Amino acid sequence: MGAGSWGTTFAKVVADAGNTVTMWARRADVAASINDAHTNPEYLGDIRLPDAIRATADDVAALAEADMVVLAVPSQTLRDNLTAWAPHLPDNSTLVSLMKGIELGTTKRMSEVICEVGKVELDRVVIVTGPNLAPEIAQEQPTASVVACVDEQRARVVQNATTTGYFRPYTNTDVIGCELGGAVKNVIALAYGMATGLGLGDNTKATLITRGLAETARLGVRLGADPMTFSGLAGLGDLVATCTSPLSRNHTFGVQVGRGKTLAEAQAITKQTAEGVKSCLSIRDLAGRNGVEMPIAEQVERVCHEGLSVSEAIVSLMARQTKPE
Ligand SMILES: NC(=O)C1=CN([C@@H]2O[C@H](COP(=O)(O)OP(=O)(O)OC[C@H]3O[C@@H](n4cnc5c(N)ncnc54)[C@H](O)[C@@H]3O)[C@@H](O)[C@H]2O)C=CC1
Ligand SMILES: O=C(CO)COP(=O)(O)O
Repeated sequence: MGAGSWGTTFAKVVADAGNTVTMWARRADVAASINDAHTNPEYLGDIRLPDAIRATADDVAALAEADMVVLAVPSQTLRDNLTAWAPHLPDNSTLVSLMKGIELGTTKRMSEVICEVGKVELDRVVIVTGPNLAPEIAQEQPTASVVACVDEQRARVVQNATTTGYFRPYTNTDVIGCELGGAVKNVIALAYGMATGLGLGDNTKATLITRGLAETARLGVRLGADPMTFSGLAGLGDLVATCTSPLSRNHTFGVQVGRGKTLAEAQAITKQTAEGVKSCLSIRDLAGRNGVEMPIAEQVERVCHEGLSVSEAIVSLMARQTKPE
């Protein structure tokens, strides 16, 4: 459900793993291109999609008889989209979330929104996360990933349904940690991009990755996550890939802001969804409600939404009280 960059790429993974896939595309012309030319040029250039993928702009038809419903829309649109889809979710289907964000206002993780709006128990929800930049996977470059579910058996089913020669998913039962790792790394990647755009070097960038991971884990542990998750693919793995890659929309957005572009200009250059720009607001709220300090995320929020310059944000971070690591 969603024919953007990752939705389309993940459809290819699932089809290459031997399954039949029906994609829902919001626009009829995108569905037509997938059916007729086996391409989604706006998102994946001339990558050829497997014949086992069909597409439709009819959401009810796409959902009919699905064993696995994969949700791949921008995080902040999940609630509205799923409200329309909920009555049509097949009984006992597995709901797979590809999304990496925290809902504005409610501060809910995507699995929480899915359970609430889809009226399903958490053991039917599987999170896919990890160092998974869609353009590389679409080219079948090898990567590992994580499929997380409180029900390990269901995670294994999704693992089997997504394993290919280029995509290697590991199971995990720490849904909270996996979701937080995916959502917060987008915000840290904005900070890393800003430092890059400003021309700063590797010490600064390594500091952002390391201290960014520390504040992600601090929030996660407070919310009940397993601290080990943050040193795995859903934590460090995704953080490194997203921070350092020019293919990342969050990295790209941050670079533009670091070069002095306005938010609107940075969005125009980035084109697709940079989830961290909105999630920095909800992550700040979530951290505040739980009494957790997240200094880097806080400065990203101030740069993106309160008019602070990147240089001023760095001065604030460096002026913080010194402390043990
Ligand atoms: N692109 C990537 O490399 C990866 C993305 N993700 C996550 O997957 C989720 C989806 O990302 P992408 O597919 O990359 O996003 P995208 O921006 O490329 O595509 C989003 C899709 O959602 C559809 N959509 C449905 N309702 C919408 C609405 N109300 N407003 C805007 N678009 C709407 C769009 O038509 C589009 O097909 C995000 O949470 C992202 O963080 C996770 C891993 C990798
Ligand atoms: O989540 C991603 C890689 O794992 C994709 O990152 P971006 O959304 O920044 O492109």
